[in-house]
Amino acid sequence: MLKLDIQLKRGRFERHVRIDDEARVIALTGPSGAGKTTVLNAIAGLVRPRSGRIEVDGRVLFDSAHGIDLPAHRRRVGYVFQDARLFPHLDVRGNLLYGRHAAAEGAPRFELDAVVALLGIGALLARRTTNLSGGEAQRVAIGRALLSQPAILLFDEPLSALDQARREELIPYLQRVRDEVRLPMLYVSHRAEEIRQLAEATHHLD
Ligand SMILES: Nc1ncnc2c1ncn2[C@@H]1O[C@H](COP(=O)(O)OP(=O)(O)OP(=O)(O)O)[C@@H](O)[C@H]1O
Repeated sequence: MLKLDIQLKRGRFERHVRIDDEARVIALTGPSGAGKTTVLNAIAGLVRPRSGRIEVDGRVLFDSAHGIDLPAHRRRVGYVFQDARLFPHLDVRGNLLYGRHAAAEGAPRFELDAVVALLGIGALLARRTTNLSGGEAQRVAIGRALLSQPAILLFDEPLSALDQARREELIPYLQRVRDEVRLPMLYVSHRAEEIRQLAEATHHLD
């Protein structure tokens, strides 16, 4: 589902990364500074590899040899960060609907009502985002990512800013997203337990 073979460079950091895996949910692990976030950013179109190719489910996002470099907004990438990065001037509904794209063809695959039900956030819709718990905010961030009609979901340590109890609360929602939306997912984490609960394959950057 995910095929990438890229040469990355950020300042003095330089490395080659190759992932070619048919698993739908891949954990990306490795020590601090190994380049995990840079790989996600390269898939999202926020960092340009020096060379190489990135393909998601047969769709080419980047291919330096053929001059292909889709802009970020055309890559159909849903990105969930360590902190939820919700917009403070919008309520939860406004955050969810922000960046909702019409699907490439036909009706959007992910609809507000279904996403709200999947993530259990119906009671939060009219709330300001500033007083949500960390776990609630992350569920809204995942919902916002899904409503952008992505073809892949990228998670950059989405549980690491939460305490143990909140982490355990969020895991079942991530499992539901994994099992019900069935998108390719690349999940950065360094917690073995979390990876065991969520991923089908692990790719280690050392
Ligand atoms: N904008 C930048 N300019 C220069 N160097 C950068 C830039 N962004 C990242 N780097 C360097 O690239 C390397 C990889 O960073 P990256 O954030 O991808 O690592 P990571 O594996 O995600 O680390 P962590 O687990 O700490 O988040 C690091 O050495 C970092 O200092």
